[in-house]
Amino acid sequence: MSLKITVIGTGYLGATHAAAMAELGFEVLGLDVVPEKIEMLQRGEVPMYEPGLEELLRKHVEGIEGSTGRLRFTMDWAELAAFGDIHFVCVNTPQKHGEYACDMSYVDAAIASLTPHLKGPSLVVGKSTVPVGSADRLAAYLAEHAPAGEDAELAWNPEFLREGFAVQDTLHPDRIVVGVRSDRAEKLLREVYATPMAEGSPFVVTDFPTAELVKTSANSFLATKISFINAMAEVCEAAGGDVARLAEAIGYDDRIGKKFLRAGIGFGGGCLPKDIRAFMARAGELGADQALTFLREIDSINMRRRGQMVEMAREALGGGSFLGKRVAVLGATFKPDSDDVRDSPALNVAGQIHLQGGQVTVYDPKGMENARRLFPTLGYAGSALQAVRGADVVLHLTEWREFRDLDPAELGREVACRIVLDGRNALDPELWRREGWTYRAMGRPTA
Ligand SMILES: NC(=O)C1=CN([C@@H]2O[C@H](COP(=O)(O)OP(=O)(O)OC[C@H]3O[C@@H](n4cnc5c(N)ncnc54)[C@H](O)[C@@H]3O)[C@@H](O)[C@H]2O)C=CC1
Ligand SMILES: O=C(O)[C@H]1O[C@H](OP(=O)(O)OP(=O)(O)OC[C@H]2O[C@@H](n3ccc(=O)[nH]c3=O)[C@H](O)[C@@H]2O)[C@H](O)[C@@H](O)[C@@H]1O
Repeated sequence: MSLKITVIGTGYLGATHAAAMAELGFEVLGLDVVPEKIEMLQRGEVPMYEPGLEELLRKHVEGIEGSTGRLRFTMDWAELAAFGDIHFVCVNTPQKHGEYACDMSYVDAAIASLTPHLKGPSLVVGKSTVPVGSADRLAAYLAEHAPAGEDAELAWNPEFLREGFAVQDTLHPDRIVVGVRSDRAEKLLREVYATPMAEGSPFVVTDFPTAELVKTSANSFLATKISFINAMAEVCEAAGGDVARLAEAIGYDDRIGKKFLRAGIGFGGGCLPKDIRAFMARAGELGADQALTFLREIDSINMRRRGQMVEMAREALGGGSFLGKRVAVLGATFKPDSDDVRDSPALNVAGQIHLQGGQVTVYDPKGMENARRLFPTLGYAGSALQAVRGADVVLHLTEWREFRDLDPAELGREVACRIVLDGRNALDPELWRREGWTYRAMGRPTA
């Protein structure tokens, strides 16, 4: 008989994981503590924007015409525990207020809600990104409190999906990593991931601490690559070099590679920034803080980029104050193809300029609702063309395809000044310059 799977926490990670598990052929029950999310998902609507997810969801959610009916949602913990053989924990692990450390309260609450209902054999699988040592602690909690005793077991299976590619990354992962303590747990997880494994995804079996560390070290490595190229951009600016050509040239070396070397206003989102900080905090608790002091520099190079973008805008406007200046901001999300504005560099830059008296108008293809909620005092427009109307400077801060496809001649007729600052090194400088724009990007010559 096929395994039954539950997914606890149906946000960016959990909603995707639930739909993907149904796609792999399992019966799936998802749970969240936010009733509106559960109601939407049960109607086949995704509470956020993630390409391809709504289609996948509608293909499987029970009650939708033509669906397989393999996926449904609940808020009832007893129903969830009774339904599933395997319970994936996908709740949020944000940065604690005022500290670097990870806030584990959501994971702890989810495990505490689930545990009393675990009356038969079951496997609880953590997918959230957690500080190393959490799995040991949670396994001890389960052993002590689950009515099924040792028949309720824990495993750790970190997730590596990228927003914007979440469906593809979940169904065809680069690798699957599992931290397990028994052959039974390994066997069950091999069964869950049999399809991606058959298609070539490597399956790495390890202990709890290594599984947890693979996740935080992978995100630290990615953050390091981005801050490395942004540091090179700073040097290029000082020396008159071109960071885009530099990245291309070093990237031809296979050992370095071309990916994650796009200089600009740096990394944001709900993961990289908080994960490197939580990693530093945890290393400190373990007495290994010296090992990760470099991450402090990675973080500060990254945060500096936002201020540098603000200064670049000030300079482009002739120096001095932003008062009375109209600034158009193209992009609000932390990356394209997502509606996620958590720790978005684009909104941070927009917010800084607004606080300094600039009249800021933001447009984003999918992030407007979330941006408005977070920064209600910024100005917003319904299109790129509207956003740039009367602008003294245009800031390109999230590299949506829609912005790369803009016609600089058409935009040129709307603005007060043809100045575009490319915070993502993603527009074609020649195209804009041809239409009489002053094009500037971070770490590149002014031409
Ligand atoms: N967003 C991403 O691209 C990725 C996220 N991760 C990790 O996955 C975890 C979740 O991240 P996101 O999905 O982005 O967060 P999210 O905030 O979008 O989703 C978390 C969900 O958990 C629910 N929740 C909170 N407490 C709960 C509880 N006690 N019981 C049941 N549900 C509860 C929330 O209502 C929310 O819907 C984090 O640890 C994150 O670091 C890992 C890889 C990729
Ligand atoms: O743990 C997580 O949640 C996820 O975090 C990142 O995924 P994600 O946050 O979706 O986005 P990325 O594509 O990694 O981009 C992160 C940030 O870095 C920026 N970035 C990326 C690449 C680059 O070359 N330059 C650059 O500034 C992006 O604009 C964005 O703000 C990782 O790539 C995923 O593997 C991981 O699972």
